[in-house]
Amino acid sequence: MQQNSPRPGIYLVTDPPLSLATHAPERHFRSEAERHSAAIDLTTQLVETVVAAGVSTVQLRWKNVEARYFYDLSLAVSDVTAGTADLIINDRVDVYLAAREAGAQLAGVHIGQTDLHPSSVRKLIGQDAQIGWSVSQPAEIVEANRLADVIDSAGVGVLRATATKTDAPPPLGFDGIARLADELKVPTTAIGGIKTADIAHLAPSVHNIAVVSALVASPAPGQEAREMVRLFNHARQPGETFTANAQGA
Ligand SMILES: Cc1ncc(COP(=O)(O)OP(=O)(O)O)c(N)n1
Ligand SMILES: Cc1ncsc1CCOP(=O)(O)O
Ligand SMILES: [Mg+2]
Repeated sequence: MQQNSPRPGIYLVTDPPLSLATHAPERHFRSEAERHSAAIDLTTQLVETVVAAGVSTVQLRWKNVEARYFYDLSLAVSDVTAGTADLIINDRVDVYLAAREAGAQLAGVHIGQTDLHPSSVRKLIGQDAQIGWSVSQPAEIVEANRLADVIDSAGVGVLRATATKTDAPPPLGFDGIARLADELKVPTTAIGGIKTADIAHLAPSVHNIAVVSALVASPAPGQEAREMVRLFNHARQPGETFTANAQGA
């Protein structure tokens, strides 16, 4: 198995347009550059807040944006996660490589079934970076287990349908996620439609739990994140605590 262990705990996946829609719905922008710059600032503030509350992994996900803005976001967020939480880049291996070259502290990438294949990505990013791979059905579990020497974790979902990703695979429910996690040889990240009230139920069966809207669209993301981390830790073995840069196990 790959040796780049993902941190257990609560995992934020960003959505800069949703941050803007939530926190600056009325704001007028004179240009796309100005809109993107505001989205980067809001996302960086959100990451700082939730990492201070104990979120241990952050994935930068910004669909359909020009590479330059994604790169700028990576450098800005790296400044607030460095040495504290793992920072992962979604989809864009080119952005990962460029930001890493520029000094960003990045833990790795997350790729899906239609992104570059994990074996190609491993050759590009080297042995010391994490690769997370999305899986949602039995044939993909078989392939993920065959690639257990290449990938470091599997993103398994969705728990329930979500407006954040309308092209997501059919919902698996709690039992479906637990069954796939059990069959996987690599640590599982649960994702898709997950709310704070689901954390206690999911935590015993997976390695970490990823959320987008539950934190990005929350009016009080710090409090929400703190509660998620508390529920996650409570549901795990006594003595284990999983927060940013304070793994108890
Ligand atoms: C942790 C985690 N799991 C799954 C996904 C979904 O990835 P993918 O299937 O490539 O879809 P997009 O996120 O690219 O729309 C994820 N991002 N993170
Ligand atoms: C990126 C991603 N991959 C599968 S579902 C999803 C979005 C999850 O968003 P939310 O936590 O708001 O349901
Ligand atoms: Mg993808």
